[in-house]
Amino acid sequence: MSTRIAFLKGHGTENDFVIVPDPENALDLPPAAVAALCDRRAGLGGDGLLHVVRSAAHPEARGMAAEAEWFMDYRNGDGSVAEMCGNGVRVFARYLQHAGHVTEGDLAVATRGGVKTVHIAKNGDVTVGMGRALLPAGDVEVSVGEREWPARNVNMGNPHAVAFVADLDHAGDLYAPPSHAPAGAYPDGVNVEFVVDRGPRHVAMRVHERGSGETRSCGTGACAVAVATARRDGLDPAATGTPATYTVDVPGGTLVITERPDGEIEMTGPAVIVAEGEFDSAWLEGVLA
Ligand SMILES: N[C@@H](CCC[C@H](N)C(=O)O)C(=O)O
Repeated sequence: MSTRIAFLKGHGTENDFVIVPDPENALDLPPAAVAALCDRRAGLGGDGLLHVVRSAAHPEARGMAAEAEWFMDYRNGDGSVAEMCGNGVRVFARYLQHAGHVTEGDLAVATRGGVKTVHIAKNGDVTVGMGRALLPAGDVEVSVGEREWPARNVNMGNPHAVAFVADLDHAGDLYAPPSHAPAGAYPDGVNVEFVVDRGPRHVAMRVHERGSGETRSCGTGACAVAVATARRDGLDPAATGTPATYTVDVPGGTLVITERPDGEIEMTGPAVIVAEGEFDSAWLEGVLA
């Protein structure tokens, strides 16, 4: 028997998500189902999917239930699992507010990258405490076609390679993932950011996301870019005791990132619920058959 399954559509700087509320974790969402839902022609369409589950109801989040009532079970558009999604967690918080589960102010959200603190401001922007960046040692390089660039390896819970380029167009059409070297640098794949300067503490980026392709924004990517740019500029808040704030333009908008002297990184930007509706479980079963 077919049932109606609720979904919403939301975005943060045009990094867009299918949102599936499922508080008791009753839905089966294998990778193929996620990919079908995120398909832009035959499905609902999104860079990724936010499965909204109570932490106590999800085996990966039970240990965080005392700290955070809700778990962001994030999936990339191809159905793969990622540790963290910075825009996703801001849109996730906006959904919780929209659904009446929380009001503006602070809330904790469980993710595979740990518990994140999110602040829903009165002016509408959503800020997330992203934790600290790790900067693994060792040179990495990314390439697209004939062009190659040295890149900074930054881990924001998920892996990134940040390359400073002369022109964002040099990254090409980004239909295929950029190559990277050495081959073993990212055993689980990598998100690749291309960065140009726009002004003092102001950069612009494009991104090719692991599991989603080129997207119009990536929150963890923007944080990786802010940290890589700060180090390139000779700024290390932990050493100087002074926070470093960068404005990061992405194709879908602007994010503001601050790295504090304790290493904690905060990211602020818009998070929007666009629509809500229902799909028929029979459609999904048909796609998966
Ligand atoms: N768009 C996200 C990142 C999503 C996960 C990424 N594709 C990965 O596989 O690590 C963001 O806003 O951070």
